[in-house]
Amino acid sequence: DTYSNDKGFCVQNNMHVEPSFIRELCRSNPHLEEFMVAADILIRSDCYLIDSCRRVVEQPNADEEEVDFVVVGGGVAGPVIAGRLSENPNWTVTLLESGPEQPAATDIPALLSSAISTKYDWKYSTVPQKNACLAYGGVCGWPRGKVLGGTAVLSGSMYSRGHRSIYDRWLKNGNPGWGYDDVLPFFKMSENNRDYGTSQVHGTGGPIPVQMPTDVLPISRTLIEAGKELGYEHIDMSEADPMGFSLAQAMISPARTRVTMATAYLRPHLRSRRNLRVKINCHATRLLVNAATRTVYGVEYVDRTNNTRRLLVRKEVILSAGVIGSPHLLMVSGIGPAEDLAPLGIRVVQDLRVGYNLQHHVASRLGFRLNVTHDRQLSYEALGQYLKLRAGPLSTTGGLQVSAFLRSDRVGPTDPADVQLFFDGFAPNCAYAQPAYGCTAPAELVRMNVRPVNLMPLSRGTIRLASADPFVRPKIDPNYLAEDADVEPLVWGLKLASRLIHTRALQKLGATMDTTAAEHCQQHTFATDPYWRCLIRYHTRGENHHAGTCKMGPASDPGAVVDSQLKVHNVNGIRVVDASVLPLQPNSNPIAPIVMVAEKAARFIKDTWNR
Ligand SMILES: Cc1cc2nc3c(=O)[nH]c(=O)nc-3n(C[C@H](O)[C@H](O)[C@H](O)COP(=O)(O)OP(=O)(O)OC[C@H]3O[C@@H](n4cnc5c(N)ncnc54)[C@H](O)[C@@H]3O)c2cc1C
Repeated sequence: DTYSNDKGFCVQNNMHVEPSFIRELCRSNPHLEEFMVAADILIRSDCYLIDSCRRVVEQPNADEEEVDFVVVGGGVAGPVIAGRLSENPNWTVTLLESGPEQPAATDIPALLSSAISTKYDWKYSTVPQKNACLAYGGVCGWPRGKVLGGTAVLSGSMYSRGHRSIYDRWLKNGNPGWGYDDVLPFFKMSENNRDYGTSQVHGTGGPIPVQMPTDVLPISRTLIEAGKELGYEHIDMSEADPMGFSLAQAMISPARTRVTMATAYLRPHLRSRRNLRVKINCHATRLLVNAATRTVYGVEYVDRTNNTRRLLVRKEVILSAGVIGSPHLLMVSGIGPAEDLAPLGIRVVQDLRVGYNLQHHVASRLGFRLNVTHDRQLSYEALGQYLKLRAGPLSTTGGLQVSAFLRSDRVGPTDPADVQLFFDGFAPNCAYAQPAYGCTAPAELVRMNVRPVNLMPLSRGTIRLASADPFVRPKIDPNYLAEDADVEPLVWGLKLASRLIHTRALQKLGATMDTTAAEHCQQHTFATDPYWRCLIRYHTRGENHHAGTCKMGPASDPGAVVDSQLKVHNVNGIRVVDASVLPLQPNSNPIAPIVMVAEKAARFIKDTWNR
């Protein structure tokens, strides 16, 4: 009965929660649905996971309201900003998020990417690419979170920061206050590191728990050992020059639940701070701009009831809608490239290169099998183990427990690592990355992937408007592999992956490389450079690390959209704070750098309005 109730079947403390998340996640696996429905009911009975007192409760929206600050986007950056600004009880802060509350099941480590391709995902795709994604007609998918917690809800929760020289380049390119020594304190203040304590690079006083896996899988130890055989040491991924293999630090609590920035920065204060309000299912459609004074004075949005409302600001709007959402909103509001906006009938408020400088880590993969039976099934037993003991298959992120930062033969000995390795497999997960992940028959042998990622691509893409209608998606053109040089670190990475599979450590587990030639590449001899290049261009994978579409830079930089205080050039009342402002993407997973940027932005805003 409860399951058939589409209004949601778990109401605790007057809280109305979303209809079954799990039902969505296993839509493509109908045979699993029965199990997953039961799982959902059990998960919702876990008070720690459902955390009903700290969830957003929807309240009616007025046609027009006025607050001090509006933050658009409840992903990674938005909650940090809203959380920090609302520390001042005299300031009213409202955060608008297009998507719903985060489903409780996504807190479970093994279900980390389960919301991909569900209603919690914007499910973007690229325009056809000339040089990549060729096996899919040139079109690659771009999962992005449409949910409180944003894309981090779909993420691997891995924590890394990148090489110090990337930040020093931000500084050198005209962004005072953004060199490595300047940004390090802001990394530290957000972190509660449980492995290293307070140290030169780590902090323990922040709201984000960061730690290496506590229940290390045997395969993870084997991968670290394999890395050692190839000459790579075990490292702390947050070092200033990360180089080697690591049990990856992740944003996972000691209670073995994943932590998004909504969990870390918003939920603890939702009931206690009367000046903080979070509006979910509210999609910002336009900035309200006084064109004469070039001043943003609010945001127009459409709420769940499909009514258009206005939120006016006394101080500032902070745009944290992500690498697609932020440039999109600026452009439909008249802030962007005049040559694109004018033909669409949009009045140009300020001509800026919004939507350019798009950077995206690009990847490939090599499959292998282990002579080990898959024991990480989604089962009632596994669920019980997790809910009761926070142990078992659901308590870990599987192969994502390990990552590596490496220098290919294309870079010098002191350059930043240009290749990162990820490992898929050993996680029970039925939505994404099939068939590498679980949902296999119990007797099947474990299959894994090594995924090399090019961390320093030279190609740059664009996000451009397709229409003045804010509900029409912009055109996403990552321009993958347009520069031939972007292919070579991946060729190196695939060769290294092949060497890794042949190490003694992995051979002890009977590792065998998948030598079935990929479709479209059969004309090349397997494992030769031409074969790898073909694989990379045909079976391209985006690594979901996007940046740069509202580039930070000085007014003298023709590509800059925001200044070093993250204020939009020549427009008052608005800052952009998210992955889109990164002028050069760090060679790392992006969440930690984005949090750092948001912490710094909160400081700028406080300094401005406390004067
Ligand atoms: C599969 C996958 C795995 C990943 N793994 C990792 C990892 O392990 N570690 C890591 O560091 N990073 C990882 N990432 C990347 C990371 O999640 C993103 O880089 C990060 O979430 C970007 O943060 P953001 O705040 O810029 O944008 P987002 O997190 O995308 O947040 C933007 C928010 O704005 C909302 N929004 C957009 N438009 C509007 C609008 N008009 N009105 C209101 N709200 C709006 C969106 O719904 C969203 O909630 C992964 C990403 C994916 C997809």
